[in-house]
Amino acid sequence: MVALPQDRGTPPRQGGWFYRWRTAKIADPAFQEWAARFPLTRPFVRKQAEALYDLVAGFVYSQVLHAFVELDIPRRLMTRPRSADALAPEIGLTPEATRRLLQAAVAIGLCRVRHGKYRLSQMGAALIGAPGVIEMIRHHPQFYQDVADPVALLRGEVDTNLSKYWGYVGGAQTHDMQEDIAAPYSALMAVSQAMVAAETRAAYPMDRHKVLLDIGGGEGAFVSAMLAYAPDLRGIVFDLPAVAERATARLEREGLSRRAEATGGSFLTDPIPQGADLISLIRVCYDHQDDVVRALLRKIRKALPPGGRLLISEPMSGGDRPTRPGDAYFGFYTAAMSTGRPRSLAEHAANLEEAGFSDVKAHPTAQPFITQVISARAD
Ligand SMILES: C[S@@+](CC[C@H](N)C(=O)[O-])C[C@H]1O[C@@H](n2cnc3c(N)ncnc32)[C@H](O)[C@@H]1O
Repeated sequence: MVALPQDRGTPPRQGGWFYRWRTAKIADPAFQEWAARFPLTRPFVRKQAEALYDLVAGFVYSQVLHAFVELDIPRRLMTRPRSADALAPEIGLTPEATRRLLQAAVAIGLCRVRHGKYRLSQMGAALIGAPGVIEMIRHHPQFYQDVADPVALLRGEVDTNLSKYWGYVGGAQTHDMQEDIAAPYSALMAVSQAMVAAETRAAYPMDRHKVLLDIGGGEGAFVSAMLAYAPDLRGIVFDLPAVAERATARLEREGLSRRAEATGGSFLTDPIPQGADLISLIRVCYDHQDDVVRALLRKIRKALPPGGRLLISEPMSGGDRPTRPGDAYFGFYTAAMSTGRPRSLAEHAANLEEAGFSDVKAHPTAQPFITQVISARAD
């Protein structure tokens, strides 16, 4: 547990003559050319230029990754290195197109090549053990279309795919959401939940609690993972009726019906189940606007017994130290959903304190780009 970092507000003024001089100098093509050749500045300039090039080309790298996954290359290279000619007939591409893809995959670190044979790199092999990542990559074409005109997206002028994919956006289709809307997003969440559950469990000791209520708990993957870890824990999943039905089926399939149940309802309009001493919001807050989150936190505080705890686990903004996953990826993802935003630890803490929670603590995770964890006590 660590003290919460505070967003430090506006950084000290860094304008002034030095900033103007430095910016003008770096922007000057003649200076750039000189700095790229001068031995003392050359390595620094090269690093900067490469980083800029990576940003320029990043969308192509993502599409290489997409083709790599879509054509199931990780599994095809899993047992032995293959040449492009050998792989081509299996994936329905010409040898030339296969080589083009594999060369690109080597360039971005997914493969290695030796004597014309391609093998998985460590990163390429890691994909096989991360089905959640593979499903996110497969889901990305919808997001990709939504960000095709990023300025229009930021202006709110795009009728986005993601606002329809996540059928509950804006409080729409809560009680009456149909199975065909609930199923795809619930399945995607369930398959990507393993990584979040592992990080959350390692960061926060679940086994000191008796009953866990997971609000917006999807198909129950998080509750199921926590029950496997804490044998005396009981669980309740609360989600929209169409999703809660899927959770009931999953808990039954996993033989957990005696220790866990799922209840359907909307946290916007319905009371939340009573009796839990730990309530979790896993990847829920960033889907919603501030007023919805604040009302939900107040509701949760009233539902908890004195001393009960609330746990929030989700990717977060870095505040005044923005992060790629929190601020770039989820900043734009939630823009495409047309609801919510990633919040920093300090913003979560402020919301929790405003809702009457105390003892607000951050629990560091090993992989904060997957999730960050914060807990608070109801008094
Ligand atoms: C991004 S998903 C996260 C699911 C799960 N917690 C996880 O991490 O895998 C958000 C969940 O909140 C649920 N949800 C959205 N609005 C809700 C509401 N008004 N009442 C109850 N659940 C809601 C959705 O159905 C969905 O399962």
